[in-house]
Amino acid sequence: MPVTAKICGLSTPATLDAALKGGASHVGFVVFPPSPRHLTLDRLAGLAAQVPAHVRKVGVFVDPDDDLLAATVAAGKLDAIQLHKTTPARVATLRRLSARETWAAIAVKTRADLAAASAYTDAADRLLYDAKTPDGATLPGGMGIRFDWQLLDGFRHPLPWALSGGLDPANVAEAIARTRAPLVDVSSGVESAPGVKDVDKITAFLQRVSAS
Ligand SMILES: O=C(O)c1ccccc1N[C@@H]1O[C@H](COP(=O)(O)O)[C@@H](O)[C@H]1O
Repeated sequence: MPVTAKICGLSTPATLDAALKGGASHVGFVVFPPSPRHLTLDRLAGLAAQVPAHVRKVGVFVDPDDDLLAATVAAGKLDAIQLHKTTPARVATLRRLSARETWAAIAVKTRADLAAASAYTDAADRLLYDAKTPDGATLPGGMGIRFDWQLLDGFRHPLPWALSGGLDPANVAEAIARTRAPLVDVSSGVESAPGVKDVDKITAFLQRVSAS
């Protein structure tokens, strides 16, 4: 199976276009006001209208309430929701309410952190292994932090999964070779500054993925 890629935190038509032209399977839109990638629902709707049906639109949330989730799914005509810092019970509820493919982020720093994955087996459709950000950090993701990929060695994934956290054009081929990730997800690694996506980096990242 070819490896697929999600370009996350897109916020302009030009960088979204680069992701689409480069062959991204998924594009991610962040709805979390502390993030430099946060989108209003109006901007989300405008960008989402640019995405062809074969590319999956993923909304990225941090433990959203029911109303925010519903309004965002509707505005962006989202195909999937990605939930950070959200308990398994709440993930199950949001999956039912949204009726969308649901990703649960697992924050990883040590092998013990992977134990959290099994609790999402009946709650989510996919696990996203992401690097744990420092205590007190504003964001639970999107900080370009990577975890030790060796931690995934021999791990029995209870669900389909994806790899994120500190990926970039220079390391993604190694990440795929090391972990056999079926799907990779990047945000900061294709930016020139926090929240500012770079067309050339997006293109380079997707080229490396398709060559893997
Ligand atoms: O990107 C953000 O601002 C963000 C905010 C809140 C939750 C998650 C966020 N991003 C996700 O973090 C991972 C890894 O990002 P990076 O490549 O290390 O910068 C990715 O899945 C983003 O979707």
